[in-house]
Amino acid sequence: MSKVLVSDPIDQAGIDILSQVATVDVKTNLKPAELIEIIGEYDALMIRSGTQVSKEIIEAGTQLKIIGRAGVGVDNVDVPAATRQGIVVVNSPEGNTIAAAEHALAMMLSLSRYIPDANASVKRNEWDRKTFVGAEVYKKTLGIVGLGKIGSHVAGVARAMGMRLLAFDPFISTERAEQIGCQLVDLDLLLQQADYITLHIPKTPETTHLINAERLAKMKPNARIINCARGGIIDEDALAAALSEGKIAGAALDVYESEPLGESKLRSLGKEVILTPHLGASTTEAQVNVAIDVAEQIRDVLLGLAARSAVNIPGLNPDVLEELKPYMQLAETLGRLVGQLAGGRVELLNVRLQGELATNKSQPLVVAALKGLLYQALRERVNYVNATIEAKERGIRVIETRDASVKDYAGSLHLEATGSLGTHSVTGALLGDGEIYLTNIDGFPISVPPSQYMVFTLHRDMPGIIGKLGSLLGSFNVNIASMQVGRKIVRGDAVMALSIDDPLPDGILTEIIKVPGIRDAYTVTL
Ligand SMILES: NC(=O)C1=CN([C@@H]2O[C@H](COP(=O)(O)OP(=O)(O)OC[C@H]3O[C@@H](n4cnc5c(N)ncnc54)[C@H](O)[C@@H]3O)[C@@H](O)[C@H]2O)C=CC1
Ligand SMILES: O=C(O)C(=O)COP(=O)(O)O
Repeated sequence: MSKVLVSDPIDQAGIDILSQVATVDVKTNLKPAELIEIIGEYDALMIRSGTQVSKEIIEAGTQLKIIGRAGVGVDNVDVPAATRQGIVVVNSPEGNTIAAAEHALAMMLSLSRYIPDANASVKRNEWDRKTFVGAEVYKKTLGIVGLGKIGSHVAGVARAMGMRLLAFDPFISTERAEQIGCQLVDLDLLLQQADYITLHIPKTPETTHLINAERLAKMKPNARIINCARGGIIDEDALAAALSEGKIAGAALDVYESEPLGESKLRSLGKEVILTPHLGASTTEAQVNVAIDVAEQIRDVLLGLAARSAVNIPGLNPDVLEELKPYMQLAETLGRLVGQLAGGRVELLNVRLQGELATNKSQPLVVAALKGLLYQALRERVNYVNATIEAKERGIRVIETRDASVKDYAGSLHLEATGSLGTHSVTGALLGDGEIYLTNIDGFPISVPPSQYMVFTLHRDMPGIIGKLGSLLGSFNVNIASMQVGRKIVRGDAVMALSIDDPLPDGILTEIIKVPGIRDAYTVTL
């Protein structure tokens, strides 16, 4: 049975799903060294934002197939390291959208009316109505940085409260922004005009310290900023300085450069600052959603199925895969075959998607072909997650072309590999019953189903060759299961495809090449 480690608190609904297929250990608050020590036993790791999944932890996770983040942000996972190791990383892109958006809105209203400090004062037995005179959000301008799922929900609610909406998001269209009721502007204009600014962007190298001293200086003195996205998007020292110098009117933070928040100047500031301990996703509803969403994906991957929301294999979602499933095996088989025919180091792989495969949705077939090509070198270590990166690191260039006009079969796939030993090509298709057929080898038409052990020869089409090869193999006790010759012209060059029952014993290939008329021979294991 598989083993799953849950290293942050997740809802029981997730544990119940995981328990259907795995032994589940819940061990929270592990130190990095403790996690490194035990991670090698586990097939899957389920986390929230509390666990930093570093390269060292990933490298120690030799059995890991999947890391599931029960939430949105995967900035606490070294995704490139996981990808290189063939580990799929999944998240729950929508499970906590509403929770995070509502937290940001709650922060905005709390900042405007000083609710946290007013509440604390009453609890201290005070009755101070002068200190807590606030501001209305109605008719004020809200600047939303990042108009994705959370930002859009914030926009909808803020619009209903009568706010004017500006948004900065270089990756969405003006039309989309307008649909949500936002005017798309550049960041400078947003900073200059907004009364409230709320951040809803991922933490990336580009967004780290996006809000720095210089940008804080562009904000209005009565402006308030809210960060329920990620710590480090705002430079905390610069923010503390801007607040104490009165350059801006307030800030509400849910997330911090380092969590839990340690020594910080922000703690000593007054009612204009609200700090919550990363509570954006902490609602009962969101925790059930994300736990179920991610646990289901871990379960599926452990059962050998595809994940819905893999962040490191875009395009390989189950719906697309279901449609392509029969062709994925074809692509992988052809990749294995052409890789072995090319031998040596492959430098270029041309993948031509033909007939009905000539659509944009067929991109996973290229990944499957690469997986097949790299099998020779990497064996079980190569999978759909790391095939592309492994190919890139080996300097294999991939050219993908599409030709819808090829109509020999409903869909067919042509691979051509060029390496240090020359260029070879194979074409394959699925027949009506879904069986894989090789339809062309190095330009010669054939029609054979691939088998586990095969021999291919390039020879002169002349009488006697087949007999000689048959008796040579017979003399080494090699049993031929099927044989087919493909040629373009009579008595010209031809290829022969033989299926044999067992692997070709060592040394026989050189004997085959000595048969008069045979120019080259290859043995492959598929
Ligand atoms: N405080 C909490 O507990 C929670 C925090 N989050 C954080 O919120 C972030 C946003 O979540 P979603 O809205 O679900 O993600 P999303 O992917 O739907 O939206 C992110 C938006 O940011 C935009 N963006 C990316 N880089 C940008 C840049 N440099 N400048 C401006 N816009 C940029 C993207 O185009 C996209 O529209 C997450 O990455 C996560 O870090 C999410 C859930 C809970
Ligand atoms: O989903 C996210 O990105 C969050 O920040 C939520 O974090 P959490 O799962 O509550 O530790």
